[in-house]
Amino acid sequence: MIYQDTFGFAQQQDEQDELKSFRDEFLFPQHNGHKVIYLCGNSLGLQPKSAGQYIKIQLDNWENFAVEGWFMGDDPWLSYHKALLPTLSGLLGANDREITVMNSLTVNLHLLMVSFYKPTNKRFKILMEAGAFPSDQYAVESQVRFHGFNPKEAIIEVTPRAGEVTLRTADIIAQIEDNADEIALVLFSGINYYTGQLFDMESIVKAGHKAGAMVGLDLAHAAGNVPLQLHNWGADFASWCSYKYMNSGPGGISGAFVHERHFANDKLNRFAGWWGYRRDKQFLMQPGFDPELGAQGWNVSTSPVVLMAMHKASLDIFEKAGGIVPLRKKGDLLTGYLEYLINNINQKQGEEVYRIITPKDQKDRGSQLSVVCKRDARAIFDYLAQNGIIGDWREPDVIRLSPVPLYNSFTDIYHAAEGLFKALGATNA
Ligand SMILES: Cc1ncc(COP(=O)(O)O)c(C=O)c1O
Ligand SMILES: Nc1c(O)cccc1C(=O)C[C@H](N)C(=O)O
Repeated sequence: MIYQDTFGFAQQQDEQDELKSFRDEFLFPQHNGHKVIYLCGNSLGLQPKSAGQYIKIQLDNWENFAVEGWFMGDDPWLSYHKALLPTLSGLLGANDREITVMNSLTVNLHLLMVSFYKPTNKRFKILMEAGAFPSDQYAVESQVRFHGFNPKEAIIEVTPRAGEVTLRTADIIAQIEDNADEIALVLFSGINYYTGQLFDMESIVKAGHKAGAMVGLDLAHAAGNVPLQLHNWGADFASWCSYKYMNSGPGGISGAFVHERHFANDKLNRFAGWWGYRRDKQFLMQPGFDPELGAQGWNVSTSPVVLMAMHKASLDIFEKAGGIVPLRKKGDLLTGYLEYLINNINQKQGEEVYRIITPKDQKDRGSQLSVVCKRDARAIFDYLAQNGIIGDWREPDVIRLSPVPLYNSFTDIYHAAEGLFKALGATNA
């Protein structure tokens, strides 16, 4: 698309946008009587208007059926999760059996590492990206220690080249190959939370497997944001959260993927609970864990129905919107427009006051742009917030802005860029 730096252009794009009606399906915080410019779906997606109704139905079932709600009503709680799987598996590129909904992301990473990180004295290392989200770092360190290894020796972090911020696929692969005999697990994010870089997951999985390692993916910033093909790429496992691009509420239910090639492997460790038991025999209460076939065999505890209801409210919107492909198309246009307007500001200023560290190439990013503010970064962020433009702040000087195709418009992006421009004058940056 050829972008233009005028409000009229943004309005015209909104009029032509085939997905424009979905904006009305979400609730926006207000600022001076108007919707805020919300560019923070990379942290917490907006609430679907329907979420309250979806929850209310389950509260009514609880009121009317009480314990029998597990078996009665239009959507008995025992099988409620099944209604989520078709849309989720489409977003993740998996078959329904490879997907389950459970717990929160970090908990799931631990449960999956119990199964897929099986270090030996020779092959005990975990390779991950440097600067992964801290929770992933803590999880990996504690897993390594749990097995009696020293994180300093067992964790290999792939770092950007000197003077670069993002990683080159060739460097990731080279580091996997260089340590091929010692790596037990490659654990990479799909999109790095800080830079917004979308990794070449297919190549990473291939290289990890060639080295004889398991490969797991943290899709916190990728799920519901970019198209994924977990099954075809052959990832061993993955997890994600539903509260970012999947708009399923703060602390919303997470999910896990296990590739079907592992279903028949009864040698995998797993931390079991009755919610992972064979569904047809769960209530026979027999001794001896007999897992449900597929990813659901990794469930441990009773599924939180209210969280699943919030998840369903949002997934139904994805379904109506036609899934991830049209959404990514609009997401790319919005993100490209924001990039264009920020570059225009820099041009007008005669210097790069806002440095975008997210890759320029669409294939290497999703909806997030991470912007380093060269001067008065915190004051600029505060100015934006005071003027109803919501991104988020990451130390020491990064503002993350995420145009989400389901609810953001081109005029949102125009106003955000206008805010970035005015902030320079207001803060004397
Ligand atoms: C990449 C990544 N991993 C882990 C987490 C933590 O997830 P949770 O608090 O749901 O375990 C987040 C976000 O908070 C994240 O972005
Ligand atoms: N999960 C979060 C939370 O419980 C509180 C505040 C923020 C979050 C986030 O999701 C942060 C997010 N993962 C990030 O990329 O920074």
